[in-house]
This record gives sequence, C-alpha cells and structure tokens, in this order.
Amino acid sequence: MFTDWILYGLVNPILTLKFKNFDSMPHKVVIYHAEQCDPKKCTTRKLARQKEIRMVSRLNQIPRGALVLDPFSPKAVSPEDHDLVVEKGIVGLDCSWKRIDKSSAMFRGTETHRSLPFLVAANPTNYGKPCILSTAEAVAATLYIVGLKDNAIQIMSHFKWGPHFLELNHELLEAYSRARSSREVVDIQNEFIGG
Ligand SMILES: C[S@@+](CC[C@H](N)C(=O)[O-])C[C@H]1O[C@@H](n2cnc3c(N)ncnc32)[C@H](O)[C@@H]1O
Repeated sequence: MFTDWILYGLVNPILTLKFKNFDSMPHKVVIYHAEQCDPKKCTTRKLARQKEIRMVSRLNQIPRGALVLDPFSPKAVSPEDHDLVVEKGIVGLDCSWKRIDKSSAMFRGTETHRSLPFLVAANPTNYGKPCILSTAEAVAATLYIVGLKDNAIQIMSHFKWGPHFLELNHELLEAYSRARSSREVVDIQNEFIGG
C-alpha cells in the first residue's frame, strides 16, 4: 500500500507533464473552417491532423463564450483573457483574407471577440505583413499573450517557419504578455508603431 503511494507520487507527475499539452489543447481551440483556402497551405488543416485543434464546419459546433479571434474587433487580446481562454477556449475562423469581412460578420456582437495587436506574419504566404496572420500564428500569439507560452511554442513547432514567428515578434509578445489590460496592450502597440 505504502509502496503504491510512493509509485503513484512518482509516476503521476510524469504522466501529468507528458499529457499536459495534449489534454489541454484539442478541445480548447476550435477553428471554424470555411473551405476557402488552398488545402496544401492551410495551417488549420495541419493543426487538426496533429490533433492540436478541433476543426469544425458548422456554426452550431462553435463553443459559446470562447475568445473569438476577429481582426475587426475593437478590443485587443490581453493577459486579462487568461481565464477566458483556459475555461472557454479559443475560436478562430479559417477563411480567405479576401472574404474576411463578410465571413467574420457572423461573429459580430460577440462580447468575447478580440483582435491581435501589431505582430508580423512569418508564414510563407504573407511573410513580413503586419496583422495578416495565419490561423496558427493567431492562435499561438493569443496563447503567448495570455501566458500559455508552452502551448504557443507547441502550436508553432508544427511549422518550419513557426519558431521564427515567435522569434520575430519576441519583444512585442513579451511586452504584450506583461500588460495589465487590453488598453495597455494597445498603448504598447502604439508606442512601438509610433516610435
Ligand atoms: C483569414 S484566416 C486565413 C487562414 C489561412 N488560410 C491559414 O491557412 O492560416 C486567419 C484567421 O486567423 C485569425 N487572425 C489572423 N490575424 C488576426 C488578427 N490580427 N487579429 C485577430 N485574429 C486574427 C482570424 O480568426 C482569421 O480569420
């Protein structure tokens, strides 16, 4: 009995560590896929194959109350969103950037929609462009800003260019992740752009 407890005490933390990311990620990140992309370049499909996210094709499969990644939202992602992300998860919209305005209209009115502050894309399709991030970059940036940095690194590890996204934006991501509010995130962004 006593040895069982010692064994449990040794093995359980190892198992918890091993499966920590696996347990916490797939059900917490849901991407609505609008089938408008080139399947070979689609970052959502890749993350779904790796079981990092859940890809859905019907609106009623989107969890209610999650943080919705919407580039048109006036409110920026900030560390204040940590509990929201942990408890309700993240929702992304994988659609063509050409149709983003129409497609993201379905998210309007959601209190929990958020835009990402200034960050530069590292994916080959939009390399160097500010704010036009792939879905994978947007999810990783959100995780990083709210303090789930290991999960952000894990998401980016599935892409050749993924770690470079975190390096390229390291200074900003760190600063955003230390902000106290969404307002402060925007101030950091504005100071960076202006300066
Ligand atoms: C328009 S889709 C393009 C996806 C691309 N086909 C791919 O394979 O990654 C990118 C999605 O990522 C999220 N996203 C990207 N940049 C963002 C930003 N600046 N703010 C908020 N969400 C963003 C949004 O959910 C957006 O709809």
